[in-house]
Amino acid sequence: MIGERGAAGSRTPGTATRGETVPTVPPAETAARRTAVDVTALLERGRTLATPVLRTAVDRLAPPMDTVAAYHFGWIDAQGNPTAGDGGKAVRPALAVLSAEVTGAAPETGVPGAVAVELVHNFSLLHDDLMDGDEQRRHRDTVWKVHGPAQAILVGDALFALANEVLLELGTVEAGRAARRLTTATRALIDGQAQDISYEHRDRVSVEECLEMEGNKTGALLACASSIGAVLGGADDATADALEKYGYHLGLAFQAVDDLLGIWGDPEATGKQTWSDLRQRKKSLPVVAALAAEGPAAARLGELLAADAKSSDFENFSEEEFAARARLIEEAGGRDWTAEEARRQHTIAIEALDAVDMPEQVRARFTALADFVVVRKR
Ligand SMILES: CC(C)=CCC/C(C)=C/CC/C(C)=C/COP(=O)(O)OP(=O)(O)O
Repeated sequence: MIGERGAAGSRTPGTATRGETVPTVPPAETAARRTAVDVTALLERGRTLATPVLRTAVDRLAPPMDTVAAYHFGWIDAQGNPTAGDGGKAVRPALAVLSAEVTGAAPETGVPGAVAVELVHNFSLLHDDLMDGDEQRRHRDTVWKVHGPAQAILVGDALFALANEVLLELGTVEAGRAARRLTTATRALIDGQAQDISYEHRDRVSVEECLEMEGNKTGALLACASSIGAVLGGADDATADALEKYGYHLGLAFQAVDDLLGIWGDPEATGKQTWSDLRQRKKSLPVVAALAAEGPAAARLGELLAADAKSSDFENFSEEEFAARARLIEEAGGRDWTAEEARRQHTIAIEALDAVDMPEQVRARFTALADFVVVRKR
């Protein structure tokens, strides 16, 4: 097991103090470790180092998959014209190249890992959009919408294969270790997706089940991103495991914030539809925390969601009907509880760094990336 699980029962949903919805202030207990870090520059460094290698890898795909993938990454528009589109926040490449620096290696050492993780991440997004029927991603129509479901499946599969190719063609012992960790993380990611989808059809999901699912679906790949550069730089297993623990809890914080944005996020910022997770009947953290609470709002929410599951008219629900469900989730305490959970996971992540000997500037950068994940709005 990578991280600390359980203990959810001791943090009873519905009892959180009312506060920020999406946390906007990094938790005070980690403030002392913070020095000025330009997170935008850190994200840009990961993107700049990874993108040329990513593009070369994507160019290997047979037409039309190369073009479809280029559209997904935001390099061209739906007509094939070059764009400076939104290729995502590039959190994983930033973590991967930073983790190489833990070993004293140059950030470039982490680039094949950054590219491999980003390929797996994007494979999962392509398939996820198709499974969820999502029509918008990164402010553009999704690949299945523009190029059809078959291309979304094929390009997703191809990106997954490319990820392993990019690592294994290095031919080193370290690359073999990195590929093994990435493959294990990918299997956890798929497990998490299967759990997530199965929960959509259940009336009740416990907070513990939701956290386990989110640890698989999001924590495992962020754990891999946070350690893969160090593995390529020759880090021992204990160091890689400690960095994985940081990334796993960072992933849980990331997903908690994602769950908040999936209900209350600004579509202009997230690039997704309003109430996107409610439209999918997702049993995300705010929902399961609200359902686990006591009181009239939780009870009414339970009744409504049970009726929705059987409703033949769900697809035609109005904005107001989704807004009413969001209000009940908030009244039952699901919104505040999830924001608090994001802060709690953020703290565990940063404390995990204590087990690793690394330059203080590198530690400050990991801390700053964790802060960014918690306060992000997209
Ligand atoms: C096998 C399968 C289909 C798995 C799907 C798993 C899945 C979709 C997990 C969600 C992970 C997540 C929070 C993505 C957004 O990342 P981000 O906000 O960093 O995205 P960005 O790259 O657009 O910034």
